[in-house]
Amino acid sequence: MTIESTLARELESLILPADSIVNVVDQFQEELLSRLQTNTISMLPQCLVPDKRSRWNPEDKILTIDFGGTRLKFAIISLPQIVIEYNDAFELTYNIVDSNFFNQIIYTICTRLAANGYIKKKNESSEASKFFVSVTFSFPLNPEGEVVAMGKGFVMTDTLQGSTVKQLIQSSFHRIISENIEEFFCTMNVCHVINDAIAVSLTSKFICENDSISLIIGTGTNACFEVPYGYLPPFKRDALRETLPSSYNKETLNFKHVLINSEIGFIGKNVIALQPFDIHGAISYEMPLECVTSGKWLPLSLKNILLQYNIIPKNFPVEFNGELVCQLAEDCTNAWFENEHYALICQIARLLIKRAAFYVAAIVQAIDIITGCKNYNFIHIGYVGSFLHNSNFYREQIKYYSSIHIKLQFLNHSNLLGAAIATYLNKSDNQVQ
Ligand SMILES: Nc1ncnc2c1ncn2[C@@H]1O[C@H](COP(=O)(O)OP(=O)(O)OP(=O)(O)O)[C@@H](O)[C@H]1O
Repeated sequence: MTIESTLARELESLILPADSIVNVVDQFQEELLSRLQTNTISMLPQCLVPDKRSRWNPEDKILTIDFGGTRLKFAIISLPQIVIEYNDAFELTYNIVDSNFFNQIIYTICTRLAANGYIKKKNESSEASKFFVSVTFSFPLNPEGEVVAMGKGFVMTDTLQGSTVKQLIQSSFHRIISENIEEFFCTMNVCHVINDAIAVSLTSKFICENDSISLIIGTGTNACFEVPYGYLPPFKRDALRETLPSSYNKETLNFKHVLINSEIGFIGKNVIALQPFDIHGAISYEMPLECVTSGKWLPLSLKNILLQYNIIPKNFPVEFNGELVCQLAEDCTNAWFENEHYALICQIARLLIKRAAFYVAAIVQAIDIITGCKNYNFIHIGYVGSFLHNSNFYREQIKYYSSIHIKLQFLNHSNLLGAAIATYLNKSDNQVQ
C-alpha cells in the first residue's frame, strides 16, 4: 500500500460521518424542534405564507432592490409573469452605514432609472410614475425590522438606532425625490423588506408547484420552510403578530402557515464531529453545519488538511475558495498542484463534499419530517448559492445520501424576484395599503 493510499484511508475515516444517516436525521429533527420552541436567534417566523388565490394586475411598477453585500442590485419586475424588465447593479464604495449611506444608494438608483426612461422629468409627463418598492436585505434584522448588525465590511452607526430599514429607505426616497423633483417625477412606496432566505422561499413558492424547502449554500448555509402557525411557541407568535395588520386575529391565524428562517448553520453541535482541521475560530463551534457545508469554510478545511500533511507549503499562493474545491472534486484543474499529489488532493476535496452532502441530505430530510412530510416520497428544493450551483458532484451526493427522492431546482435572481413577489402576493391579499 502506498503512503498516498494510507493517507486517503486515514482521512476517509476522519472526514466521513461514522453515524448512520437515519440517526443523524433523528438528531437534527430533535434539534430543529427544540430550536423552534426555545431559540431566539434561529427558527424565527418571518412572515405568513401568502395566499395565492387572488391575482392582482399591478399598473404600478415593482422596483426591487437586493442589498446583500458590496454590490447592490436592483430591477424593475413585471408580475405575475415574473419578467425582469430592467436590471442594474453598482458597487457600494461608502461603508459607513448612516442615513447618508441610504441617500446615496437611492440617488444612484433614481438616476439610473431616469437615464433608462423609467422615471420621467416633470416637464415630460403629466403624471408621476408610481412604484412599489421591495427590498431584500441580507443582514440580520430584529423582529421590528431594525438592523442588528452589519458585518461584510460595513460599519453601522448609532444614528440607525430605532429606525427600521423600511423607514430608512422610505425617508431616503422622500428626500431624494423632493430635492430633485424636476428630475425624478415619481412616487415610491416602500412595501416590504425581507431577508434572502425568505426571498428564495417566496420565489420557490411562486415558481415551483410542489416546493417544500428552500436552501442557500453560498458563502453561508441556510434554509427556509413553512410550518403551521400553531407550531410556534407563544413568544414567537406574539412577535409575528406585532408585524401583521390588525385584521389578523388569533382565530384567522390558526389557519395560516408561516415561513421560518431556520438559520440552519447553527445546527449540529452534538452531532457533527468537527476535526482539528475544521476549526477556523469560534464560529466553527457555533455554526457546525455551516462550517462543514458552506463555500466559505469547507475550502479552508481542505487547505488545513493539505498543510497538516505537508502536501502544500505554508506559503502556498493560491486562494482556497469554492471554485477551486469544486474543480478539484470534478478533477478538472491541476494548474497549481504537483502531479504526484494531485489525485490525493482531488480525493480529499471529494471526501469533504461527500461529508457536506451527507449533512445537507440529513437536514433537508429532518426539515421534511417536521413540516409534516407533505410530499411523502419526494422533496422539492428550490436553491441558490454559487457553491452548490457550480458543483454537480455536491448535488449528486445530496441525492445519493437521501432515502427520499430529492429534486433540486436552481432559482436564479431569487433575491430580486422574491422581494417583488412578497409585495405582489401581499398586495393581492390586501395587506399592503
Ligand atoms: N464558480 C464557483 N464554483 C464553486 N463555488 C463558487 C463559485 N463561485 C463562487 N463560489 C463560492 O460560492 C460562495 C459565494 O456564494 P454566492 O455567490 O451565492 O454569494 P453570497 O450571496 O455571498 O452567499 P450567501 O448567499 O451565502 O450570502 C463563495 O464561498 C465562493 O467560494
